[in-house]
Amino acid sequence: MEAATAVQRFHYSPSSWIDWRNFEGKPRGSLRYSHRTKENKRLTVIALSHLQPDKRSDLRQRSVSDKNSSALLETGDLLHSPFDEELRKAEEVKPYLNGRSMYLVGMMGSGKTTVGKIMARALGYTFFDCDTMIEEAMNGTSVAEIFEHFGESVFREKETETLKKLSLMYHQVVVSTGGGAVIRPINWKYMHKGISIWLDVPLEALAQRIAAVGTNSRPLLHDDESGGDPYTVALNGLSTIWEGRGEAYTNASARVSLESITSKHGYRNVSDLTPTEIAIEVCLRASSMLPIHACSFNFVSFDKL
Ligand SMILES: Nc1ncnc2c1ncn2[C@@H]1O[C@H](COP(=O)(O)OP(=O)(O)OP(=O)(O)O)[C@@H](O)[C@H]1O
Ligand SMILES: O=C(O)C1=C[C@@H](O)[C@@H](O)[C@H](O)C1
Repeated sequence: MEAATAVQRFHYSPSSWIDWRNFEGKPRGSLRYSHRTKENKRLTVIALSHLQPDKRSDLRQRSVSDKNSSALLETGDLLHSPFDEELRKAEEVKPYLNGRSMYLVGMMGSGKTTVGKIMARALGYTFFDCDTMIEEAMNGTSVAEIFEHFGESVFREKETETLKKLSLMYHQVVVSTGGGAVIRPINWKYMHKGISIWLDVPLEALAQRIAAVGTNSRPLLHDDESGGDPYTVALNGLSTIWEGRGEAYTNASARVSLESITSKHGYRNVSDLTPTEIAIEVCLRASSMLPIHACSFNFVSFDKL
């Protein structure tokens, strides 16, 4: 039998990880993985965009390897793993969303990008990161450089333009918005074209995440000259930002509190939650807000329910 058409079981140990150098990458969407089996037959696997190589190896490792099991790989098909099984809970809400886009809002570091990619995968939606779109529109200038060379107001203009474009031109998208997208009322006009979900993460957990990767890419946390440790610097900066805009996040159609999910799962700390668990909760929360009758209309106005 042709190996290319055979369904094969691929065993990985909990500690192993597919070597990403074997992937011929596209910037977004699927990746094609080629691998020679012991029998020297070629096995080709399509992996989803969430499994793109990026610097978050800790999360990748956890997502796929934390359940000790085998993965069924089928040529030309999706990668089926225990991770996908878990995601089916999120996938089931898709019919109820009726193609509505999802806008994730939340403080910087709240996981909008990480969780948004997983949601997009589960729903078969396209994922967009607002900050990245702005950088691309500015010929690759980073957010930090835009703030430095052009000022925050130029960045905010671009942010509004980007949200406008996303809301008017696309549906079935998951958008990771910038942490400050909530401060301009006009942005809500665009985000309320879809379902906006606020990822509410305690500031201490945010400070831990941000301290772990540094504040270089986060211009609003740069100015601290106290000489404190990275966690304290991040926490102080986040607290100041929160005072100015905490209220604005409540404009979102729904709030997903990581503290609530933590206790629902019987965990002790917010940091025990996996991004997948959070993504599932966001999808369930979004669909639970939809009145049943609204599901029979395509793209009914979805201003705050
Ligand atoms: N559930 C989680 N548990 C632990 N770390 C996480 C989790 N979600 C995200 N992170 C980590 O937190 C950091 C910020 O995540 P991410 O970039 O997804 O946040 P964001 O909300 O998109 O941030 P920003 O608004 O600054 O773009 C990353 O280093 C990411 O790996
Ligand atoms: O919280 C904020 O205001 C920001 C968050 C980031 O996502 C970027 O949009 C930018 O650094 C501003």
